[in-house]
Amino acid sequence: MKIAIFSGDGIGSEVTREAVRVLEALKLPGLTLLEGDVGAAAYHRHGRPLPAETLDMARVSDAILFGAVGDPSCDNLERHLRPEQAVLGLRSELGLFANLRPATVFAGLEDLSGLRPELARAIDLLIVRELNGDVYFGDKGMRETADGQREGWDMMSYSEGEVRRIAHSGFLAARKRGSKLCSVDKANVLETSQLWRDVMIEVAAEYPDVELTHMYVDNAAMQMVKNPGQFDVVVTGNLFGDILSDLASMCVGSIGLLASASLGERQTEYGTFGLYEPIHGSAPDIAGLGKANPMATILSVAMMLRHSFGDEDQACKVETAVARALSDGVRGGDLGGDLGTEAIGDAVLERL
Ligand SMILES: NC(=O)C1=CN([C@@H]2O[C@H](COP(=O)(O)OP(=O)(O)OC[C@H]3O[C@@H](n4cnc5c(N)ncnc54)[C@H](O)[C@@H]3O)[C@@H](O)[C@H]2O)C=CC1
Ligand SMILES: CC(C)CC(=O)C(=O)O
Ligand SMILES: [Mg+2]
Repeated sequence: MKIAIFSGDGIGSEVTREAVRVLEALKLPGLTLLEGDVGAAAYHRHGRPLPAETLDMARVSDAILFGAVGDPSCDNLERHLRPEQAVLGLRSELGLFANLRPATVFAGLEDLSGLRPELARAIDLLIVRELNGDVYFGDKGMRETADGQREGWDMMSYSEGEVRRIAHSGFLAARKRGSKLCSVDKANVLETSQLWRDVMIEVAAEYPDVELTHMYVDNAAMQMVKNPGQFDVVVTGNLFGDILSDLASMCVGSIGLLASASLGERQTEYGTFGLYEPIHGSAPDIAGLGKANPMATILSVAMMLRHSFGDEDQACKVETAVARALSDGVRGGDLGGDLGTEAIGDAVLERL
C-alpha cells in the first residue's frame, strides 16, 4: 500500500511529521511512503503550487496524507499560483467530492470547549461538506464597473448531479450513525441553495429510514452554539461547510483536534482512495515554533485506516491513543497546556 505524504507549508510539515511517526509505528505490512511538494514549498521549487510530479504521485497512491498549505509571502501572487491551489487542485483533479469532518468532544475536554460543558458534552456530529463545486470553483475575476470602481466577482453554482452525489454521501453517512440528516443551505436567498434543497428532498425518497431536515446556514451557525447536540449529520456546500467546520472545532475545544477525509469514487485494492488532512491551515502565527497540536493530523491517519484501508482495528487503536492522551491531561497551547508538537506526538505513541 502506497501513501503519498504532502506536508506543505507552515505547521503542515510539523504536524505531518508526528502523524507519520504514528503511521510507521503501526508497522502496516507492505507500507510505502512517497513524499511530494505542495503549496508555497512547491511554488518556490517548481514554480507551481501543484506540480505535475505531485499530481502523478497522488494518482499512483492508495491514499494521501496532507498537512496544510498557505504562506503570507504568497498572498499577492496571481491566484492560480497561490499555495491554496494545491489542495483545491488535488480535490478537483482527483474527484474528491465528499469531505467528512467529524466533531466529537473527547472525555476531559468539556471544560475547554468554547461552550458550557453540558452543551459540549452532547456534541457528536459529522459534517459532510461538498468539495468539488460551489463558489470555490466557479469563474471569478476582477472587473471595472461603469462608474470606474473595481469589482470582484465569484460565480456560485451547483449542478443537479453534484448535489445528488453529495446527498447520497450524506444519507449513507446518516444511516451508519443516528439516521438524522440536516441539510444546511441559504434557499431563502440563493438559487444555488434552492436547487440544493429540492434535490435533497428528491434523494430523501430513497432513504425513508433517515430523517431529513433543512436549516438556513445563518441559523445553523447559531444552533451549533446554542444546542450542538441536536446535530447528527450535517450535509452542506463547500463554502458553508468550510465555515461551519471551523465553528464546530471550537465547540469541541480546538481546531487542532478536527480531522477530515476527502473521498470520491475511486476504489483501490484496499478501499476507497482518499485524501486525509486536518481541517486547519498552515497557521503562520505559530509556524516553526513547535507549538502546533498534531492530533487532528494523527486522527486523519485513523480516518485513512478506516476508509482507505478498511482497517477498523488500527483506526480505533489510533483514536483510542489520542483519547487516552487527552484524558491523561496531555495538552498543547491550543488547549491551555504547554506541550509542544513533538511531545504530543510522543504522548500518543506511548499509548498506541
Ligand atoms: N487545507 C489547507 O491547507 C488550509 C489552508 N489554509 C491556509 O492557511 C493559512 C492560515 O490560515 P488561517 O485562516 O490563519 O487558518 P489556520 O487554521 O491556519 O489558523 C487559525 C488559527 O488556529 C490556530 N491553529 C490552527 N491549527 C492549529 C494547531 N494544529 N494547533 C494549534 N493551533 C492551531 C492558528 O495558530 C491560528 O491562530 C492561509 O494561507 C490559509 O489560506 C487555511 C485552511 C485550510
Ligand atoms: C482552500 C482551503 C484554504 C479551504 C479551507 O479552508 C478548508 O478546506 O478548510
Ligand atoms: Mg477551512
